[in-house]
Amino acid sequence: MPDDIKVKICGLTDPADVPAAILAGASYVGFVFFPKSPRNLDLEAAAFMAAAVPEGIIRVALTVDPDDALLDALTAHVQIDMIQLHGHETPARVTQIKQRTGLPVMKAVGVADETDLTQIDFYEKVADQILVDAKPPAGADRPGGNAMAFDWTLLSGRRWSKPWMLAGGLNPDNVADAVHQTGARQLDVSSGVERAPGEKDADLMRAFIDRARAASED
Ligand SMILES: O=C(O)c1ccccc1N[C@@H]1O[C@H](COP(=O)(O)O)[C@@H](O)[C@H]1O
Repeated sequence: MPDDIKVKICGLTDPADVPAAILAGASYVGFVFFPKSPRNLDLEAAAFMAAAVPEGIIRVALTVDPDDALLDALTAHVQIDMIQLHGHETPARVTQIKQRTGLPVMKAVGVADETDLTQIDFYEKVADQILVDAKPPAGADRPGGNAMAFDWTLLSGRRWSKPWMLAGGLNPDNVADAVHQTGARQLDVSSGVERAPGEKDADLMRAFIDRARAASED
């Protein structure tokens, strides 16, 4: 279905996660390149897993303020279709990264209150997609993947010129509310479909996507 809700399952760490995510109905799969994350992958593991992803499913490389060496290594060794930027990349750096890699870029924007949404106005001019995530708590080890949601009512009535995904603390129990409150047509989940940090759970992935689809049809 062309306007079916799309789900990104992020932070796959085990080769068995790939078929499990696909069978569950994922449209995107994410591989994390951030050493402080329990989902971090080396290039070899990521290349192996990315090669097993069927055509039509978008393989996303999640990076945080990547330098050119990492970008070059990623594009040389791993079959990826999109770069996710989850750090403090400026709009100018987003443009450079698009040009250097030749890949579409999804820029994450952290939201805690209404003022944070103004960032999206800058990034929607340069990024291909926007990822609207919870702003990490001060002192957090990582800028995302913290199982933390934000106030979804901040998004009500908001429209942007680029496709966007909702992220942050989503799980099978709250995904229906998230879809109803925000109208999101794309969702990104990591912690909420894990049995332990960095360990995806096939039943949780399936429950998440089934409930997201059901909610989008209400
Ligand atoms: O998942 C990680 O470890 C991670 C590390 C660094 C930056 C982002 C990360 N994850 C992304 O964060 C959001 C929300 O995740 P969660 O569902 O709340 O766990 C999502 O976009 C992940 O891709």
